[in-house]
Order: sequence, then structure tokens, then C-alpha cells
Amino acid sequence: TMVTTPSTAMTPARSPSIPPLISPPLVSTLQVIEPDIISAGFDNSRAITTTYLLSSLNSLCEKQLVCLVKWAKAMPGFRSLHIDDQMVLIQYSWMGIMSFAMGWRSYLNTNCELLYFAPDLIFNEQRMKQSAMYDLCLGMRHIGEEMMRMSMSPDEFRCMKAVLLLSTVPKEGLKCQASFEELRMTYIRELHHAVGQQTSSPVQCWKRFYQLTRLLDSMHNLVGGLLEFCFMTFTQSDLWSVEFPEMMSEIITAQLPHVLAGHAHALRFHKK
Ligand SMILES: Cc1noc(COc2cccc(F)c2F)c1-c1ccc(CNS(=O)(=O)C2(C)CC2)cc1
Repeated sequence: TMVTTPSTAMTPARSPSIPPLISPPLVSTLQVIEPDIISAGFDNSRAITTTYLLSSLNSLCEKQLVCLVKWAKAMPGFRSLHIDDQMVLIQYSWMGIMSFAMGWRSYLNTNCELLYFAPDLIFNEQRMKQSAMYDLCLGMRHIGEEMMRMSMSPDEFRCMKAVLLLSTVPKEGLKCQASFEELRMTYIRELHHAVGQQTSSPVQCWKRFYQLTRLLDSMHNLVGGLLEFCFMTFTQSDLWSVEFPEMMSEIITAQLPHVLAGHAHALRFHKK
């Protein structure tokens, strides 16, 4: 489905009184295709057990995966990649994209006091401990705190999330490496442009761009730990009796051997 960009559609042809919108189409398209907030369907009246918490996270994850695939396919240029590359990019980046978006919701809605997975699934300290993922939750909260410290803008957030989709590749390379690298560069330039909108001098712009790309790099470390936990929970799901819905199971089954074999290569802006 063609996504119209309001900036072009809404800019009156000739009206000297109203300055033409200068936001480049890419940023306004990212705004238009941004998925809505999804509810987990969490029953807050039930006894809160670790198993129920994790199973609820997984059913929320399943719903978010459906939206994530739609969002990726609506992202300008993504569909021009080789279909196999589209698949592997989503398989390698879904955890990072979901976590980054959750950090953003936690920043916007709770000032990073809590982890805002969904309007009906918000983790306070106690729930973080109960979830058996306390350290991962702290790592996630730190991401949200960085967004708050930088007072990250919605445009910067959406550009960074687009870059995250294009930040983990197979070690042996993609089917169409050139079109991937061109697309990644396009979104990195778009991020730089969004940073320029938040700063008033080139030096400030580069400093902020440096800090935001550092934050993007740090997502890889958090995601590594999360994937380990995810794979461990998945392989022992009968033991923990944590439910893994269909699409999640498919993605994890496809992704797990490659990641454990060290085939997933994280693209970083900075030396570690
Ligand atoms: C949905 C959803 N919105 O955000 C996130 C990122 O989650 C976390 C991020 C950081 C620390 C944590 F502690 C998280 F939980 C998810 C999300 C939910 C489930 C799964 C797969 N399931 S899983 O096995 O990894 C697990 C987590 C249930 C145990 C994967 C992402």
C-alpha cells in the first residue's frame, strides 16, 4: 500500500503566507507508519507468578511482531531489498527494535520509573524481580534514562528505530549487500538531519549524533543478554511452562542456531 507523505500532500502549492513544510518526506513517512500502542491483555486481578508474567510478555511480543513486520514493509526502501534479506534483517533485529520502543514508551509515560511494556503491563521494581530478568530490566531502564537525559525527539527515535532494523546482518553477508548499504546510509543521513533539527550548531549536532550512535551501539549488548534469556526460556519452555506463540516460535527457531553459531554480525558506529 502506497504511504502518502502528508508533508507533500498538505503543502499548499503557492501560499507565500504559509512556509512550505521542510521536514523531508522520509521522516514524515516514519511518523505515519509508526505502529499504535498495543495492549497485552494482562489480567491484573490474577495471582502474579513468574510464569504468568513471562507468558504475558510473550503474547504481547506476538502481537508486536505482527505490527513490526507490517512497519518494516511500509518503511521506504525496505521492500526494495532482496526478500531473503528482508526476512533475515527482521529475524536478527526484532528484539532490539521492541526493546528500544519499550524504552521510549517508558521514557514518555513513566519518566523511566517503570518499564512500560503495554498500558496494561507495566513493570515496577517488584515485577522486575518476579520476572527473573531483573538485570535485563535494569539494562532496559538505562536505555530509557539515556533517552530522557538526551530529551530525544520523536523524529530521532523513529530514525534510530529504522537504523536498528538495518544494524544486524549475517556474517556471510546479504544477498544484495549494495542495496542494503545504500538503505542503511539513507536512514543514518535521515537521523543526522533529525539531530540537526534539535541542535543549533554543527559542533552540537555532531556531539549529539555521536551520543545517539553510542546509544544505538549499546542496544547490541542489551539484546545479546535478552536473546540468551529468550533462547533459554524457549528451549526450556515446557520446564518453565512459559507459552511461546506461533510466530515467535517460528522466528526464534529460525534465528537461534544462526545467533548461537555466531553468524549474526552487529554493525557498530564506534569501537567497543
Ligand atoms: C513485548 C516486548 N516489549 O519489549 C520487550 C523487550 O523485553 C525486554 C527488554 C528488556 C528487558 C526485559 F526484561 C525485557 F523483557 C518485549 C519482549 C517480550 C518478550 C520477548 C520474548 N520472550 S522472552 O523469552 O525473551 C521473555 C522476555 C519473556 C522472557 C521479547 C521481547
